[in-house]
Amino acid sequence: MTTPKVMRIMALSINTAARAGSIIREVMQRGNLGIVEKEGKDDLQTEADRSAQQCIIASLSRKFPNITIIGEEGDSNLNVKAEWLVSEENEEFLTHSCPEELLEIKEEEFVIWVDPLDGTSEYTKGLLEHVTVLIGIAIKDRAVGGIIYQPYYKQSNGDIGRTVWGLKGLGTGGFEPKSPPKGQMIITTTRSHLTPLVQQALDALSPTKVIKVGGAGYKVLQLLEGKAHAYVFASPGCKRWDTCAPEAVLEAYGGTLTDLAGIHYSYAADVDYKNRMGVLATIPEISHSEIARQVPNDIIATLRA
Ligand SMILES: Nc1ncnc2c1ncn2[C@@H]1O[C@H](COP(=O)(O)O)[C@@H](OP(=O)(O)O)[C@H]1O
Ligand SMILES: [Mg+2]
Ligand SMILES: [Mg+2]
Ligand SMILES: [Mg+2]
Repeated sequence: MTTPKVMRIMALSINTAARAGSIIREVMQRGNLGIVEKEGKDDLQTEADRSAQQCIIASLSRKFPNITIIGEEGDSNLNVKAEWLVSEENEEFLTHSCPEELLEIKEEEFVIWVDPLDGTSEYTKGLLEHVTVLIGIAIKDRAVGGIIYQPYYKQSNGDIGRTVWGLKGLGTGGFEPKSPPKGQMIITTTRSHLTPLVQQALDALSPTKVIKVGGAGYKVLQLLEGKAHAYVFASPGCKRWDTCAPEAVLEAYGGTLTDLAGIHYSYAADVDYKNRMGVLATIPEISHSEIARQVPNDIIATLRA
């Protein structure tokens, strides 16, 4: 029997995300980040963002030429150095069985959303633990699979870097699931893109504590590992590549990630890539719709305008 496409795409993405992570470490070690501003000082790009994206898109498109792959850093030159091309699929992942409902998906039905370096602002400031590589796998318009690679995670055995993955219908791997303390409401939000509206939404939810960290990937890791109950971002600043992989991993775990009104984003290839209606993510123990109801209507109206 041939291996189902979704399993092969996940397995190649796992190895590719790790390779991209090693490129991110190499660029930092060399010390010349090559920072450019994209749409202003709140929107930076470094040599690591550019090179990691080239590695990911060249590797995935070579093996899966019929898949639409959309990366944060725009069109990439796919003539990359041989050492950046990953062709091996992760064997450990391939030991899992494919969920029944995903057995027959054809290459043309996938859309892959790539954020080669999530948490660029934190990367440039040396807050390296916040940095992740995100590869999100959508089928038609839904986020189904995701890889969150953390290049600076320190393993207990001394190894550096870890891969967290999730696939709907199969589950998650690469981390120790944990629930946050009961009777509290700990919210994680942006560290570098705080606005009055972002603050207003936080205030409306009466958190017992707010954790400000960088990156959509790292914020969802806070939910998976029991550091926070919810991720709340009342801003149109995130894009589909920020949320596709985190949404798939969190939902494979039993949580939920939507816009602030509680509606799932579409990850179809032709969507406007801006997450205009903000981000709301919750752990499985929390009623997502209950939190969405607590978001004031005027905040939703402001985002919608
Ligand atoms: N106002 C804004 N302008 C540009 N990017 C924004 C933004 N608000 C959020 N983002 C992007 O969304 C991701 C999570 O943001 P935050 O850390 O503030 O929660 C980051 O991804 P990148 O680092 O991949 O660009 C960040 O750049
Ligand atoms: Mg960016
Ligand atoms: Mg990002
Ligand atoms: Mg990025």
